Amino acid sequence: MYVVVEGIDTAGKSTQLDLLQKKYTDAIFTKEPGGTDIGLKLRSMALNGEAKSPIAEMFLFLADRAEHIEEVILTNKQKLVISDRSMISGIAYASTFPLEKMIELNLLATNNILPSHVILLELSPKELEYRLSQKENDAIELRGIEYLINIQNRMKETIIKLGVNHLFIDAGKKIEDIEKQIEDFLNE
Ligand SMILES: Nc1ncnc2c1ncn2[C@@H]1O[C@H](COP(=O)(O)OP(=O)(O)OP(=O)(O)O)[C@@H](O)[C@H]1O
Ligand SMILES: Cc1cn([C@H]2C[C@H](O)[C@@H](COP(=O)(O)O)O2)c(=O)[nH]c1=O
Repeated sequence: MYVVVEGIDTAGKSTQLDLLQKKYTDAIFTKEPGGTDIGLKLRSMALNGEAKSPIAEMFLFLADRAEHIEEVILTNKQKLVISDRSMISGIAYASTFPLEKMIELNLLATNNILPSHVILLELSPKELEYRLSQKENDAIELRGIEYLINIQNRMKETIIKLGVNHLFIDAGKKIEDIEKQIEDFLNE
């Protein structure tokens, strides 16, 4: 099983992944960007805003993804792998590029491998604004509420277009209620 937890910044992915880690002690927990040695370098370049060109930035994430699929997803295909982000983020955050083109490029990077389960934590603009105000924002978060809500809409569109098995969850619910919804989805 290749499970991905998706959502815009502050949606609550890490919170739920910490809970999953306690429950699924034999699973492989990984992330994009930064799930491999090269990926850690690419992550730092991408998140520090080192690339001035949006095309270069998008290719940093694609390089990270290709390496992650090869090193982590394919080598553990018999196991339960749970990832913090995936190609869904890759397609959605590259919002200056057409969706179809991004799907094509991401399928190239992933060797056509799709997640078996996609969990999307969905935030309201009000809750997003509150959560961003509670932390120091990185280069991507500084793009603001409107940008991130647009990315969230693109994530939903991408998930539907790819036809992957998915669960959309209201990220404003109580942590334990979200945890239960995820557990039920994985046990279906
Ligand atoms: N269901 C929830 N209700 C209220 N607050 C929450 C909930 N889930 C997470 N939070 C809080 O929201 C903040 C962001 O959560 P978290 O770090 O888990 O998000 P994230 O999606 O991993 O963020 P990022 O992508 O920016 O790393 C934290 O302060 C966390 O405690
Ligand atoms: C995979 C991926 C991620 N991003 C963005 C989304 C976030 O702002 C950061 C990652 O930070 P996190 O703390 O690990 O959630 O990078 C992106 O723009 N493109 C991508 O492909």
